[in-house]
Amino acid sequence: MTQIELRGVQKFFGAVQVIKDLNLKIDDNEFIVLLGQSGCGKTTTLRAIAGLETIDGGDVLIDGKPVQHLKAADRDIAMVFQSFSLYPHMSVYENIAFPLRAMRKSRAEIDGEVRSVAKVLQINDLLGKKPSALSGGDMQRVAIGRALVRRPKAMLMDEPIGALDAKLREEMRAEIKRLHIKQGSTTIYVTHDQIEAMSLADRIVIMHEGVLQQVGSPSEVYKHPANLFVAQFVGSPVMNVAKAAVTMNGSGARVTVDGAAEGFLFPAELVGQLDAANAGQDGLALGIRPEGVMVSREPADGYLPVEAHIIEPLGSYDIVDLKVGAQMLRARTRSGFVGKPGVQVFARLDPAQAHFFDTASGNSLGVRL
Ligand SMILES: Nc1ncnc2c1ncn2[C@@H]1O[C@H](COP(=O)(O)OP(=O)(O)OP(=O)(O)O)[C@@H](O)[C@H]1O
Repeated sequence: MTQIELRGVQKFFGAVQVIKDLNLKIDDNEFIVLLGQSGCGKTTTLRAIAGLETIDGGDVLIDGKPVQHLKAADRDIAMVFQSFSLYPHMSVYENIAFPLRAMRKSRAEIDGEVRSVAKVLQINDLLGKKPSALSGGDMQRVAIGRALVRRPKAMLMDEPIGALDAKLREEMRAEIKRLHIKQGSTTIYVTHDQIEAMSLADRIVIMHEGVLQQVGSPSEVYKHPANLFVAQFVGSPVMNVAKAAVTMNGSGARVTVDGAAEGFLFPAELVGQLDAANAGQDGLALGIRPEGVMVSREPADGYLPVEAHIIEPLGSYDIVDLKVGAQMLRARTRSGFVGKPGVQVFARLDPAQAHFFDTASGNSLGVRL
């Protein structure tokens, strides 16, 4: 059982505050991913939990006990870094055995545990080799083995597969997930790759400039982003965001993208919700993912004429840029659906997939159909 909690954690480097009042509770066995751009404070947060970095305010609690005054060695937490950091002169066996020798375990115990970890990671055949004879993926398997072997309270991983090529990264991602399901240990994993975050996490913690933006399951942060930063950080291609005005129009509401002559039809219920959210009816930002922009080749009810610009064929689907007023909205269509750039097609926005944000604060207005 290991729970980790950050309570009002603050960290400065000189005059620069790199962690701002961070509050987070991590449950036993949970796989948490810290996600954000380079420099947002992910690594510093991880190092503060491990005890490799001091904090300037707040508490780090492990199983309810404040540990910020404990040295790293006394926190019983293992860390895996991007650089494999294996001992080059030792065999794989000796690298994995190293933490156990430091714990003064018996020879038989060490042998049993090294072989059991090697089996889980499928590196039994490599035990006699030196790190220089291993591939990048195998080196990282060994580094993970060395971290796991002493059964730490928690595993912290800082971009552990960031240095591997794309194919191997995908393979290792699946392996780390399998390993977590099998071993089940509280894990905190840092990455700037949102696909890695989505595929691994029980919950994703999105950070920006030292400030926590949202914590939620991959599907929550994808479907209900708390603000414009999260909306545009999670999902590929990114969510379309356009300045828009919402007006009542006879039977329904119209959402008019900045510069467009006509608005998209939306249910009236939405306008009521926007009022309730205390938002002005113009100057809002509309957010819609490419899969929420529906395209028709023929005129149809609720569809507005738009011009297709760039078409990106991505194999199983295309991403098509559609000019709507002063904005470009990207739509996801069937492969080859829009013949060529410059043609006129018709577009509709799926109201159930639309998001509205306050332009000034960037916060979601939380209206939903
Ligand atoms: N030892 C240090 N001294 C001074 N500034 C530091 C130190 N370590 C980190 N920083 C700064 O603190 C900020 C947060 O860094 P941190 O490494 O935590 O970010 P990150 O999100 O992990 O980014 P990356 O993915 O690039 O590692 C950055 O602006 C970084 O330059």
